[in-house]
Amino acid sequence: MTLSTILAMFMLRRKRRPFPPGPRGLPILGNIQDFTCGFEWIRFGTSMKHHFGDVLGFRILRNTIVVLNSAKAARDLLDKRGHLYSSRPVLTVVGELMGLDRSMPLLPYGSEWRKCRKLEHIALNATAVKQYRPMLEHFSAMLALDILGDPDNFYELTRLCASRIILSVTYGLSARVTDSEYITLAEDTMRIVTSSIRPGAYLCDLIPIMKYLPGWVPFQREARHGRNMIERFVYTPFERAKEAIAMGSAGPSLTRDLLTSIPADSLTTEIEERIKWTTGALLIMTTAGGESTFGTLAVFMIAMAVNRDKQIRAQEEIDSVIGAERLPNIPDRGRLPYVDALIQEVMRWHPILPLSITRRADAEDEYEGYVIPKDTIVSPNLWAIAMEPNPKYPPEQFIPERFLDKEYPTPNPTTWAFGFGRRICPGKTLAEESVFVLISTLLATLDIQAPPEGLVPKFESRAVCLPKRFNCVFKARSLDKFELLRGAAAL
Ligand code: HEM
Repeated sequence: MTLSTILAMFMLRRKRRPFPPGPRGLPILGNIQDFTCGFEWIRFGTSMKHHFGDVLGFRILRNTIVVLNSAKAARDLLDKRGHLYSSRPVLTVVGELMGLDRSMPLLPYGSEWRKCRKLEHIALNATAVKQYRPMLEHFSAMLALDILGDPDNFYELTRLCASRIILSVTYGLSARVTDSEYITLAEDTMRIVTSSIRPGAYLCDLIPIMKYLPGWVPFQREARHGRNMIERFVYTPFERAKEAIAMGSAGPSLTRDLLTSIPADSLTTEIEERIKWTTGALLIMTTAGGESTFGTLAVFMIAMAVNRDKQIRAQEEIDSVIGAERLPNIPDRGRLPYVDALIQEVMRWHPILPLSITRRADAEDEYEGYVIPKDTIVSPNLWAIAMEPNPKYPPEQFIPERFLDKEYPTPNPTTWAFGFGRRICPGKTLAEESVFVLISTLLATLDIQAPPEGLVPKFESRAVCLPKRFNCVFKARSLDKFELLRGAAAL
C-alpha cells in the first residue's frame, strides 16, 4: 500500500466520523426550536436521551451544540479533557456590546481568566470563607424572623436575604445600605443579563457580524442600556467599599481581602480593574446565580410544604442534637446527617441551573466515535444527571433517605450541581455554608405547611430555573425558638 493510499484512507475515515445524533432541525435555522420551546432540558434528558443516547448533537445556523446527558459524559469531557473544554461561548450582545466579557464567568480560558480565578481563590477558599460564618448565622436568624413578621411576603424576603448576603460578603456593605441603594439596581440589571444570556435571545449572537449595524437598531439600543446598567452595578458598590476601606471602617469582605492582599505601591489601575470585575463577577453570578442560593431556598420551602414527614424527621434530629438552648451553626453540619441528606435532596430534586453554564470546545475532538467540531457549544444537562435512575429510589420523588443508603448509592449533588473541572463554581464553599445555615435555622425555628388550597410546584423556564411565586404557611415552632431568633438577629 502506498503512502498516498494510506493517507486517502485516513482522510476518508476522518470524514466518516459523524457529529453526535439529534433531532432533525428546520432548513437553515436548524434546531432553534429545540432551545426555545421551554424546559428543553427535560426533553433532552427523557425522549431524546432514549432515542439518541447520552451525547446529543444540534445545529443552529452554522453553530454546533452538544448536550451531555450523563455524569460520565460530563466528567469525561469537562473534567478529564479540561484543556479543551474550559472556554465559554462568545456572546456578542451581552459579552462584547454590553461589556460583560470583562467579567470572569465569560472570559475565554486563558491567562486573564487564570489571574481572575487566582484572585477568587484568595477570597473564597475554605479558610477565607470561615470569616463570614457569624454574618451568615445573623442573616439566617433575620430571615426566619422577617418571615414570621410578614409571612405573606416570604418569597420576596427570601430573595432579599440572598442578595443581602452576597452584597455583604462581596463588599462588606450592611443590610441597611444594601437594601436602600443596591437591591433594586441589582434586580434591574440581572433582569437584563439573564434575559440576554439565553441562547437565541439575540440573532446577533448567532450572526455576530450584525454587531456592526448602526446604533439606532433596537438591539443596539438595548445593548447600550445594558452596558450602562452593568457598569453602574459593578462600579458603584466597589467605590463605596474602597472608601470604607480607606477610612478604616470596612467590615470583612472579598473586596477588602483582595485590595489588601496587594501592596499599595503595586496596585496598578490594571490590577484594580481586574479586582473590580472579579468582585463584579461574583456579584453578577450570585445575583443571576444568587438567584441560585435564593432558588435553592425556595425549592426547599416547597419540598418541606409537600413532604411534611421529611421536615418533621429533620426537625427531630436538630432538636435532639442541638437542643433548645441555641440555633444550629455551620460546625454542626457533620452532626446532622439527616439535615445534610435533606439539603442534598433539595439540590438533586430540582437543579436550579439545569443546563449549567455552557462551555466551548477550543479544538476539534472525538468522543465515543463522534466528532465534536472546534467552537461547538457544550452543555452538561444537570437535570438529566439528577434524574439518573436508581433501582430503589424513583428520581422524581423527594426522598432524602437515598443519600443515607449505602446499598443503593446516589452521587452527592455537590459533585455535579456546581459544575465540573477547571471552571467549577468558585463560590461552592460559600454557597454550601450559606445554604446549610439558612435551611437548618429555618427548620429549627419554623413549621412550613402547604396552604389550605394545596400546593402544586411550578417553575420558570429560564436558564436559572426558579420556582414560580407560590403560597406557603409559616408558623413559629415555639415561643422559645422565637426568642432565640430575636436574640440572634439583634446581634
Ligand atoms: C447554590 C448555589 C450555587 C450553585 C448551584 C452554583 C452553580 C454554578 C455552576 C453550575 C457554575 C458553572 C460551572 C461550570 O462551568 O462547570 C457556576 C459558576 C460560577 N459560580 Fe456558582 N453556584 C452557586 C453559588 C455561587 C456563589 C455563592 C458564588 C460566589 C460567591 C458563585 C460564583 C460563581 C462564578 C464566579 C462562576 C463562574 C466560574 C468561571 O467561569 O470560571 N456561585 N456556579
